[in-house]
Amino acid sequence: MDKTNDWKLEEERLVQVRNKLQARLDELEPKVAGLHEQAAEIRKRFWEEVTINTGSYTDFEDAFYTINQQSRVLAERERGHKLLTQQWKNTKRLLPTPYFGRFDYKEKGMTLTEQIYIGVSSFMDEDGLNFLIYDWRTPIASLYYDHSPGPASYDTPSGRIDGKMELKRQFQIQHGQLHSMFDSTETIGDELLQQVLAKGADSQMKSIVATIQKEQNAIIRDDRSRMLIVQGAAGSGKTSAVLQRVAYLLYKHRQTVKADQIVLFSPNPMFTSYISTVLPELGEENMQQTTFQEYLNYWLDSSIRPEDAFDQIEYVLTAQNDPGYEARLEAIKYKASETFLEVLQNYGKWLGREGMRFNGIQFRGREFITADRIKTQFYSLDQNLTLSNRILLLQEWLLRELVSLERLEREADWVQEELNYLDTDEYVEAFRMLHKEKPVFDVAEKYAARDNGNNKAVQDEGAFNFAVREEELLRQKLVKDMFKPLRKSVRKFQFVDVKGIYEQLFVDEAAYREQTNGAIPPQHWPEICKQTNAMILQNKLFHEDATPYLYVKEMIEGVRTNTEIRYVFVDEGQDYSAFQYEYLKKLFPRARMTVLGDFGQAIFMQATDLAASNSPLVHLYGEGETTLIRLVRSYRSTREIVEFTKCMLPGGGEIRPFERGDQKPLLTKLKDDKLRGAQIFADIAALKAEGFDSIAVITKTAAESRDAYERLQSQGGEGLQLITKDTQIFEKGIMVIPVYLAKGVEFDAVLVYDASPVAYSQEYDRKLLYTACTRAMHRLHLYTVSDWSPFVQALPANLYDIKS
Ligand SMILES: Nc1ncnc2c1ncn2[C@@H]1O[C@H](COP(=O)(O)OP(=O)(O)OP(=O)(O)O)[C@@H](O)[C@H]1O
Repeated sequence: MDKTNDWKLEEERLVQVRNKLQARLDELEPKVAGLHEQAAEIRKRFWEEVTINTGSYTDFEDAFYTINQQSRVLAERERGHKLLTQQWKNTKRLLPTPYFGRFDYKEKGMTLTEQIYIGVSSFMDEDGLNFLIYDWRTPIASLYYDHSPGPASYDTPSGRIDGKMELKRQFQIQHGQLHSMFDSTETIGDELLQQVLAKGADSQMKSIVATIQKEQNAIIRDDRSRMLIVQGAAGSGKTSAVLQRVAYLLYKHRQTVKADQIVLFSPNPMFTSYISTVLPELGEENMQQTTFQEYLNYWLDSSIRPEDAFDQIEYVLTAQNDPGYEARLEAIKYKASETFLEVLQNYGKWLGREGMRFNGIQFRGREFITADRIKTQFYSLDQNLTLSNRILLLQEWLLRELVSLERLEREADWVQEELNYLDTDEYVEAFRMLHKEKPVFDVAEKYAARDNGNNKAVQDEGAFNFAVREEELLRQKLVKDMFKPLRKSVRKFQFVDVKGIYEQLFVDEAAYREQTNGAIPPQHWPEICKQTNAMILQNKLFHEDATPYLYVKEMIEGVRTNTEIRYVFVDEGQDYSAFQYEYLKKLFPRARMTVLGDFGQAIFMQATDLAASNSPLVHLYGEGETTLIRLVRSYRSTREIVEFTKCMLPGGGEIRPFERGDQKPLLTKLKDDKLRGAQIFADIAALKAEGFDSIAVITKTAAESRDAYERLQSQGGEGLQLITKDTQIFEKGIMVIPVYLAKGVEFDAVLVYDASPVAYSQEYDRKLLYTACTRAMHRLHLYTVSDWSPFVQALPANLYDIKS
């Protein structure tokens, strides 16, 4: 059978399958529309069908059953509707591109070779037996990603199946037309990948189902590890793989796991918008997405505000001349470490014996329950109980104390005074309440009515009782209302002085050692103490203190957990501290965790090396439950850009470019800022003329971004966007962006605004520059108005061109 014949046969099959898809759509459409109307009609007539007659118990029962039955019918219809709608949507999605791959497979012991076509969802022939298309997530489809023609096995829930793959074919089908077709000998042939990768960047990430690579497939389908760690080079498809993994898990566990039981921690809100369309494109709902900052803001009480990670990094990048700079850097590293986590655990033990701090309970300027009394009560409780259990007992005690105090307070002078100021409405309310107090009032009233003025003494007595009772009630109500905030504050543990407890760790070295079982503080401790307390005094926390502070708070008040969540994903995982991981583990006790990141892009101070043998991530669930996968092939950038960037990193040698060639990175040196602005402006215009429409001017800091933006604006840079930490939506176009916000996203062309030693010379800057350059897919330009950064100077000259 020659090639042209193959093409013809595939074209014919495509037409047949599309016809069947169209027929199914025609069949489904009226049903879907009909069901929709029916459900709406039932909902509308719901109450018409139900007559509620409460005359007798049987009537009531009847009504109850009718309502129940009606809602069951409605629920059933809605379920059916949902199912049909899902089928309809899947069929509709398949119609333009029914499938992207095929392989022929002969199962061991069988005579027949089956043709398996793979698409974004399954589709069966009318007989309901024959799969015309297999969902890419079915067990058999894993053969497509894991094997090339030859012997090939796959796992199913009922065991391993062996056989032989006889042919493997990739298609490009768009709008129902077959555009190209490759028979491949490789796992996933390079041709199709070449074509996909040659395309331009978009404002939204794309799904990669048609070209998932074998090593990515292992990430997507891993279903055993409690902790799956993916250390992958820039552009190696970590985020892509993880999004397909979510789709896979939702498919495989569709009976038990829903999208809202999966949560993804992303680096910033803009990134959330960037990846938001991948899952819907695959026919799945988006998982929950959040940032760690959102989580911190939510759980820290409103009396203390944490600085965000971006302000922290801005300080690190720009405040070198600040006298407290060295100390702050030391503090950032220390407070993110596992050592500090142990320190706090020991501090917790110390607090169990002494040193707890409480806030006394004040009422109308009086100390009702002093802090000392609370402390004495706390330390009188069984010392074998955990801190948080003792705090719960203390809370109960305080609430009881408040009940007694409230009773006593009713007789206080101020209550009488307040009563005099009450307005009539409140008296009327008290009167109403008295009416409700059936036994007392009924008797009094009936008594009064019976006598009907004949027995004056009795009536007077009734009226007198009523007035006394009314006043009593008003006193009760008044004091109760005043005590409400007290009770609320006790319920919210405001009697615990968490600020003071955290603060007292940062007094001096001697106290620190005593409180933490002899921990040795880091260098610059006095300055670190001063800085930390100065922030707390203003009711603020440094970013590096936020998680430890929350840790201490929860050690005392009890840990919050969310047992609904089954899978937690952490993207840009190198930017989280050991502390934060400990946190996530506690917060989601029933979840499996997938952490993906790249230590080469660890630009925040609290970074964690995901792949190191002593990585805190491995300790989290233990080696037995942890799997580490490394991705070393970079798909985003051209070969020239990968060769250039990988040389910046020590150990970058293992990164392998995908064979896609273009121009080498271009270095341009200019005399001054003005000329640089003009050059960048001209380069953007040239890139646009070449058809690149996603271009980023990347700077080191936010301040530099603002400067660059203003300069380019003054050159007439229309449509230029300035991206800040508050930007929520990622829009395709031309933008100026600080490097730490460009994490995770990509552009057709990247222009590094200032690649001089002023911007990038410290060891720490190396990863920043690397991160900036690796955002580029097709073109990379670097500029300077002085010298080149040592990290550029160290690169072999054959890796770049110089603009003459
Ligand atoms: N198997 C694949 N098929 C097609 N494209 C792919 C594949 N894997 C990755 N890509 C593409 O490579 C680019 C980089 O992928 P992605 O952003 O997922 O990488 P990453 O490892 O998360 O990168 P970084 O760490 O630099 O943010 C994207 O454009 C993605 O579509």
